Amino acid sequence: MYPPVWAAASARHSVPLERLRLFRGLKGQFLKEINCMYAVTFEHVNKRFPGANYQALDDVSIQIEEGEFVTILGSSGCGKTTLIKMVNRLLEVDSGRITVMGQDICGQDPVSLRRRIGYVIQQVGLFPHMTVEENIKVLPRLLGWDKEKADAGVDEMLSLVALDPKEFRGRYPAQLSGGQQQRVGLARALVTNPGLMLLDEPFGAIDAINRESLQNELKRIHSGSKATYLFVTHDIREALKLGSRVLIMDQGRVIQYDSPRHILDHPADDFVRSLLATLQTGSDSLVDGEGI
Ligand SMILES: Nc1ncnc2c1ncn2[C@@H]1O[C@H](COP(=O)(O)OP(=O)(O)OP(=O)(O)O)[C@@H](O)[C@H]1O
Repeated sequence: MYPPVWAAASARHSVPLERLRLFRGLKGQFLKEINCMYAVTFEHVNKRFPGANYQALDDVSIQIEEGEFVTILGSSGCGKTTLIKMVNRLLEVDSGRITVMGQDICGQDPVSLRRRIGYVIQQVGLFPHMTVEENIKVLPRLLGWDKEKADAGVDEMLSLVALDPKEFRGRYPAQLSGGQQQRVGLARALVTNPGLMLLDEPFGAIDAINRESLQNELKRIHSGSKATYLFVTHDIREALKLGSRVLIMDQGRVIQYDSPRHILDHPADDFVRSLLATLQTGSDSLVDGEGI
């Protein structure tokens, strides 16, 4: 039995309390729906390039939750680049639908869509006649940032990618190593703090030592943000090490989309098993955050 004063209070508030519970239930449901919002979805997406007798993408349907680091893995020509170039509309779907943050991208202006999505490629694509600072400021300028904010952004991003701003701000791309150029490419893509980053084999041309340190930097940067990353790679060790989820493709189709641990423990088919067979040893340490 409640003490009399509590019982009286409970009786007095019985109707409002019920309403409160109902409101809390609805609020919980609402929050759950917001939390489950997908950063990117593909719904039955198809793509065949003109003249080709095969599908570059064949009925691709996946849902990518906000904050995931998705690594996209598969043999050469399986459609990895095509898949991510469709997200920022560098390529258009033949049929199907892609949404970014809940919005169908086909109704959106491609230029403003691209300005909201970070894009990093293997060739880096820094402007050779611009300094590091000017390269990083390209998008902030287009977005109309004032000088103070853009200067602060340059310094913050260079520090984030482990380059000393004082030393590197004024250098030209030709005065940087391949690894340093890739770091500047990352800084340039990250400066506007995009909620979605597309990275197409960004470390493909970098030697093993620099590659490992860049992987570690990127993992750290991602874990300090709420952004969603889609990262294309040929390298299964890189895919398992970086991905919170790994998307495995073959001949334009999605074969498996799962956590690295689940892929290691439950490969979907012989193709995935054959990819895993290329790993020598130590695959467990990859997915437990112990590095390669
Ligand atoms: N612009 C294009 N015109 C015609 N065919 C294309 C074009 N772009 C890609 N393809 C073809 O579509 C298929 C998928 O290409 P995609 O670049 O997406 O593969 P990928 O998995 O990224 O390959 P890689 O790992 O070698 O970069 C390939 O067979 C490729 O030859």
